Amino acid sequence: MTTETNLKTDFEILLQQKIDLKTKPLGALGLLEKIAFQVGKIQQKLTPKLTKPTILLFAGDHGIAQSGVSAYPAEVTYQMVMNILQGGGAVTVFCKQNKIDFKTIDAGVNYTFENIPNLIDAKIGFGTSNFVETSAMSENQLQECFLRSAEIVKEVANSGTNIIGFGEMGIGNTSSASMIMRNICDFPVKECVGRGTGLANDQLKRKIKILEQADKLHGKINEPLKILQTYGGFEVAQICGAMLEAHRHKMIILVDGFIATSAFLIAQAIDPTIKEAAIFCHNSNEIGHQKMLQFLDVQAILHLDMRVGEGTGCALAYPIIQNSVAFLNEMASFESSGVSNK
Ligand SMILES: O=C(O)c1ccc[n+]([C@@H]2O[C@H](COP(=O)([O-])O)[C@@H](O)[C@H]2O)c1
Ligand SMILES: Cc1cc2nc[nH]c2cc1C
Repeated sequence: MTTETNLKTDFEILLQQKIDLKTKPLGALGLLEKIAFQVGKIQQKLTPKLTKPTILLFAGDHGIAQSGVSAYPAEVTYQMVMNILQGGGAVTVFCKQNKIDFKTIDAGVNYTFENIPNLIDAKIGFGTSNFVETSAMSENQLQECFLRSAEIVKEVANSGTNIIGFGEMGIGNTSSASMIMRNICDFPVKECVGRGTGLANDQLKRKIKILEQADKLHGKINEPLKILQTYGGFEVAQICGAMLEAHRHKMIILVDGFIATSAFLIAQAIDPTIKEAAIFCHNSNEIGHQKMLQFLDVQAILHLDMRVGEGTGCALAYPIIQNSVAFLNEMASFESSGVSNK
């Protein structure tokens, strides 16, 4: 949710009136009112509808994982992809609970998946290069990331989805996200780095040192696409391209945790209007996430101390968004109910 106030159009004045005249003290549904307003505004409808909610999970491996920046080994990426495909991941359980369509995409996992019908193949490579030595990917690979994920989102849009969330799986990807944050927000590296999958204090110190080394090698980068190319990963780049494509289809965009928000940081640097379409689903326990949200001047729906990614925040926040739309569409007004409005 954005906290900015802009001049309202005639439609927006009507929409706000509809919210204000529901049978409740003025403003008493809090953030739900902001969500209802945002959804109505995106759809330009006083009676908006959410159709075929979908979460896309993009998976990829990271060269930087070889520098020992994660608490888990890189094989966990492909192992978790297999687990998620079998319905055993946190996000798959939450999607099932909340009746959300779910798809998994191989953006660049370091594994050859064979005969797996449910996995969408958008593989750019077997993991990115290690960004402490070189750029995570080439310019061509970055372009390919955008093309492949845009294609997937186009298909989802054509199938009738108007609300879409993006999750990720990739051992080492909090390092990518931290470096994206460092370059977009211009914070010192150490303020952008956290424990990821659960590093101990000494391991965290080491991770900060390694990322400071990468920062020295590449220097401060101002161009958003160059930041993405330098630090990756393939799944982060595909999410960024997917968000931009979803915005072109006027979808509601659900933003998940630290890594998904780093993809959003690049997307909004490319097209600032995307912020109007974005709902920030939760505030992750990863230390930099709160700062990212503050930088964007947005309010997250849930604060559950989660740090598992996968799009779990999107899946859990979706019912709140459904309820926001439901109150807008179904609650009585003071006039229709005969309740006195002051
Ligand atoms: O979404 C988040 O805020 C989040 C925060 C910390 C970790 N993760 C997940 O953990 C993995 C990355 O952590 P790491 O330590 O390997 O960089 C990756 O698979 C993410 O989905 C996710
Ligand atoms: C087990 C495990 C599950 C995950 N899901 C997303 N990131 C993850 C990282 C690990 C280590």
